[in-house]
Amino acid sequence: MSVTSLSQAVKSLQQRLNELNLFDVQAPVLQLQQQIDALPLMAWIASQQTFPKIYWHGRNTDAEAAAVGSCHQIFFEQSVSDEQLASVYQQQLGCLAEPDIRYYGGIAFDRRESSWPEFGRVRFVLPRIELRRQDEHYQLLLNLHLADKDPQQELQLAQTALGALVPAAPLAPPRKTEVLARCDTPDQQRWQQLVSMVTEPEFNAQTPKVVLSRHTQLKVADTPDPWTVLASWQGRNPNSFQFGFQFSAERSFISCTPERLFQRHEQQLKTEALAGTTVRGITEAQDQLLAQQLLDDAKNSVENQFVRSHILAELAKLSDSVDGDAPLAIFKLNHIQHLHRIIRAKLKHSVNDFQLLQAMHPTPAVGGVPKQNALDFIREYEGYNRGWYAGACGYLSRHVSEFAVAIRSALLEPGTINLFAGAGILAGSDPQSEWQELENKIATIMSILVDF
Ligand SMILES: C=C(O[C@H]1C=CC=C(C(=O)O)[C@@H]1O)C(=O)O
Ligand SMILES: [Mg+2]
Repeated sequence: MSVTSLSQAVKSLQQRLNELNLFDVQAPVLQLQQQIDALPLMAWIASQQTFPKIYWHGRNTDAEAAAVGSCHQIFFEQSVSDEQLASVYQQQLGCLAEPDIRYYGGIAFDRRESSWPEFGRVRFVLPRIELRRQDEHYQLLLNLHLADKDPQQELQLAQTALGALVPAAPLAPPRKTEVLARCDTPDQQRWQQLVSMVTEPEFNAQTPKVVLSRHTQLKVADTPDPWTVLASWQGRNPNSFQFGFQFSAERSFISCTPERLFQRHEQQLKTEALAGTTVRGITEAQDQLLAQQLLDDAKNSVENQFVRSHILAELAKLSDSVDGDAPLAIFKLNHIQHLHRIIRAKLKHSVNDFQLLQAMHPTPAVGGVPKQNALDFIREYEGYNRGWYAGACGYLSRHVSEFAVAIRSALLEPGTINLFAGAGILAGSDPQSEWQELENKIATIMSILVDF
């Protein structure tokens, strides 16, 4: 297929739509593709005026995607049972005949609690238009969802969406934001109490780990453009996942998270235990020393081990084989470093992505041990709704799916920036150092947003 500019590719897709005889199309979802010249995807998504706008960049891959509009959605604003989700998922899987058709979206941290407006408890989008890059190859994709729809109307909507695309304007350079007020929930005093409750021996004997988190609300004079912020964040932590979801002009959720929930290629699964944290050193020698201290530290090793054991136990039920014996390693970020251990599995043939999400999420890197006890504690005492923070965000397709744990994330709203950070609390946790760990976890985004 020949490579053309985006505007020529749009014209050629419009032409193909005009010539399409929908009576010949049997598939419930039709995807048209066109190779295109290189263009900056983040700048392109920032320029678009159609919602939803979605950006996804996997960790350590030279692949990214930017999507606008939607032709079908799986959206549960209010409560949704696992059975409902499983049945909707099966139904949609039937529609995804072509291996490249992807639904992008996320699941809130706790599907039993109310979530943010527009995001809901579960929201997945089959985009109308997608740009994808794999290394230096770029593609424009157009989806038509024909199941249960008037095909002519769907065709018209696709034409309109193509016509509404806007050329990419360069991203504005990042500006510092003036913070008018900051409010932490829980505040430091309440945090001390919560940490004491979790580390209290009787409670701890039943619930050895709870990942407590904090919502930091910054009141700002001007809300920055989410895509400009995400581009800067990407520059600071290129070895993380980077993604953004914007369902309307008002509200956007962006994340630059190091943590993989899972990546599935057919039946091959890659996941990991990422938990246990220290800061980066100023000098190379100091940085190495801190890394070694983290590897040797009993509390941080146990913190990571809880995550590993949970993942191994869950995967054992869904897999033909599981390999969790990779050595404990260090994962370095801009301001902090983590303990990290890769886990691989070969899934049983009958296992689907929804079952994986149900089994794996939330891992004890964001929830705790046992899962239900930790979730009960968080619901009762944390004092705010996590929404999509610490949820699972990514994409689903027939052959490949990938999900990240939505930590190191921010929800941008008019006049407000919401930041989130959590820390694994277990026997031996010191409230003051865990509070400092929260500060360290938001240090990168703070240094982008404000004079720091
Ligand atoms: C819950 C978060 O981090 C988790 C992931 C890595 C290390 C963690 C820790 O050391 O406490 C947390 O489990 C967060 O950043 O909001
Ligand atoms: Mg920790």
